[in-house]
Amino acid sequence: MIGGTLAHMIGLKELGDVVLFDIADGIPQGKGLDIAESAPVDGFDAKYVGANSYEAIKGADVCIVTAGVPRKPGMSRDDLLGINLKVMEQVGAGIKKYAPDAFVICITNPLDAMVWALQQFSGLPKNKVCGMAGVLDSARFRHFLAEEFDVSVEDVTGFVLGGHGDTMVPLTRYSTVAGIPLPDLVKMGWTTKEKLDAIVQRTRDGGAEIVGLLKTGSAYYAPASSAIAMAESYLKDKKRVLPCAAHLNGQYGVKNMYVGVPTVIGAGGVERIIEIDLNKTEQKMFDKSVASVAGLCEACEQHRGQNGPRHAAALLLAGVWLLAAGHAHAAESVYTTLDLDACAVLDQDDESGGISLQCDGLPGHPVFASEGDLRFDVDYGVPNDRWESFGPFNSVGETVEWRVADGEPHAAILRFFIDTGMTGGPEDKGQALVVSRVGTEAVPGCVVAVIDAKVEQANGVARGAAAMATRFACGTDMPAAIGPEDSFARSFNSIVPEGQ
Ligand SMILES: NC(=O)C1=CN([C@@H]2O[C@H](COP(=O)(O)OP(=O)(O)OC[C@H]3O[C@@H](n4cnc5c(N)ncnc54)[C@H](O)[C@@H]3O)[C@@H](O)[C@H]2O)C=CC1
Ligand SMILES: CC(=O)C(=O)O
Repeated sequence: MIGGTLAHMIGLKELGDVVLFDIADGIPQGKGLDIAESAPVDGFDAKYVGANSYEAIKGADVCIVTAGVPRKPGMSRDDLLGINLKVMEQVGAGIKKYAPDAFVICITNPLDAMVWALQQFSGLPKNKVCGMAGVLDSARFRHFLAEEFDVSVEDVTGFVLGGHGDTMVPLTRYSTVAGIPLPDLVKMGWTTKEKLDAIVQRTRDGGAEIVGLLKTGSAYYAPASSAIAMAESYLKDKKRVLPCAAHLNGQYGVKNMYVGVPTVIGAGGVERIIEIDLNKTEQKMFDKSVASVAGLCEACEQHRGQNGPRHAAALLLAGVWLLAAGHAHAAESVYTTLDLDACAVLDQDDESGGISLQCDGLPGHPVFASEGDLRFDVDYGVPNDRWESFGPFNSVGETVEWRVADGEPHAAILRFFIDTGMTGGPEDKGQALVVSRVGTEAVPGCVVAVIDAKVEQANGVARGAAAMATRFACGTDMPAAIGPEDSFARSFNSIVPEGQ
């Protein structure tokens, strides 16, 4: 869908000749011929070639990658990631062989992970490979704002950071109408904070809204216009300031990942990454989004591990990590069993039934589990003074996943089972992955994030959050709750009980 729209727009804008490549025989040829036949009417000159062989893209200046599969009924997003990862492998190899000097714009979803994989597979310079999402997400934000204010879209700017997904970060402070920031417009009575919040959420859900309406596919006009703006800035060396999924190498505290940030696109590709100041709330939203992208990259690693040789997985993920406490380490998982019956009892209150246990974990890093009022609080390494658990009754799983870098565990992930309803039946059980920073005597740990197990790629998202653990200031930062608005993940409490 989107590939045909892109090819048509390139002609209308006379940006160059077009090769449409697809594995499906006849589709690129048919689309190309159809568009070429529109040229006399619209008055543009461009050559169109439809091809099923990568050789046809030889010497291309720009490659816009839309190859892949959109989600179909019965297919999970995980399936989509696995399938499209293989597609990126083929496309990356084709570009590497025939168009190694091209500027590559990836559109295929899940975007932030696919652009990263495409760069890995193609081996092209990181500033010559980027992903289209921010221009689209900002355009949606601008459209909704222009409607709210009843002004021209031309006078509205929108600023959206982060991954292309539910956790994207539309920044109201940096979005304006003719230079007037949105918070000022609230003060001026143009809108209300509640309405702005609703627009921010609608922007986050923008892709899903279109899928819900179309039912048979995803958006293509606005995504195509967005990718064309990026291609045009490159081809004409316009040096436009455009948000895109760009390779970060320390900027925004993120290393070796593709995340949506403002960039300058010119003849050199992504020539600059613009770093803006984020306040605490914005930084937290951005960190959460980065964790979600890291989770998707982790999921890619799992797929590569399952479907390809192990050393390929290592190569693929070799560079994905976050800058944690000034050190960049690739982490791996080590699993231990949590057997509550085998733990040593540290304290027991017969009246309330409360109990504190010390259980086996990794050498030198025990697990501390406390149960009170049918709710669990689990600490790692050393016990901390916080009570951290869900509002409803809950229990814990039997496997602790430790995230370990350079032999030292920095985070642990444990599945919780939560009573979400009143019947007490299995339908009332919710599951969440609770990610904790492993404590030391010097720096006690705490819960960093709570991920509703229903969240797409929940295990990967948890590992992404774990990668952030050492940047999490226990006692100051509050754990991120990742899940739907009505998720029990939001009932998680992290408090210091009175008297401590
Ligand atoms: N980043 C963004 O904002 C957006 C991303 N997308 C994503 O773009 C992708 C394409 O979307 P649509 O065009 O609507 O899907 P589509 O199904 O209409 O087109 C995808 C095309 O890819 C081809 N294809 C599949 N495997 C291939 C391979 N190995 N090599 C070459 N071609 C291959 C298919 O034959 C098909 O023609 C999807 O992953 C979608 O989620 C779409 C819109 C916006
Ligand atoms: C498909 C997609 O990613 C979007 O419309 O945002």
